[in-house]
Amino acid sequence: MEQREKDRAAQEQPGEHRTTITFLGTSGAIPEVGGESPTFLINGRYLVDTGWTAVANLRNRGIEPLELEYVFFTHFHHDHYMALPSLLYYWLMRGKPLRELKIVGPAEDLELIVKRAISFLHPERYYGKDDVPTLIPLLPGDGYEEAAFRLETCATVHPVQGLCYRFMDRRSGKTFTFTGDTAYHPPIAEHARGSALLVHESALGPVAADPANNAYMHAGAIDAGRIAEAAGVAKLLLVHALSSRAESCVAAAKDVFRGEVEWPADGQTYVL
Ligand SMILES: Nc1ccn([C@@H]2O[C@H](COP(=O)(O)O)[C@@H](O)[C@H]2O)c(=O)n1
Repeated sequence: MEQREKDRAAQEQPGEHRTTITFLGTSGAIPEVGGESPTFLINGRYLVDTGWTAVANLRNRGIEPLELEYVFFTHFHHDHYMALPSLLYYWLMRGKPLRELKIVGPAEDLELIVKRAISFLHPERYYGKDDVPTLIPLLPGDGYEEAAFRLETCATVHPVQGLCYRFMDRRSGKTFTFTGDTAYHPPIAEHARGSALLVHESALGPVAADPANNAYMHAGAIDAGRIAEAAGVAKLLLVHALSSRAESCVAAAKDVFRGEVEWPADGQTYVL
């Protein structure tokens, strides 16, 4: 069954909508061969970061990129947004108005990055200049809501402005939280409290970060486990390193977190 059909099947059980999270990648900043930096799809409609190759990743899994309603950016480091121009290109080539794509992201960089992505596509020559995505810039602490979901954000700790999102699915009543890139930051535990699941980066591997030696401001799996334990979530999903580190990261997080810990496989879908 293609991914889109699986998502629909999960979401269309009689009388109940199920929240789905499908992972497209979990690699580090330079993806391993065949891999992708951390990106995932919520409910088959909301893409979290684009990675390098979102269009191909979605289509390879039978998911139509024209059906995206939102892209939520955690922050604007290249490994998290490089595929934005190709996603916009795909929409333009297929004749879908860009204004129908809503892009949520950190206020500090959102407009600049989207403008540059459009400028890279040379709209003066190929497309109408006025067709641009609908931007929803958020500052840490801001919220956003629409009929299907509610978002609450808090700050991450990284060299650029980043958002940790708490996503509440109004149709299922389920809540989960995802960090993007961040150093160990205890307020994230407060933000995630009561979530069914936490997605947390562990780019530094199966360790706790040394704050005096963490210039790129990332977390280790022990940091992620401590956040999950303090938040009291049921499950922790670790991302953002080579898959060869997955097993040791999961084991390290389990030493400090009593809930379930997994490293998602590319293409894996979690149903809340
Ligand atoms: N020499 C560098 C180092 C980093 N960057 C930017 O950071 C991103 C990777 O950092 P992570 O936080 O994901 O580890 C990379 O994609 C660049 O955006 C850089 O440009 N040059």
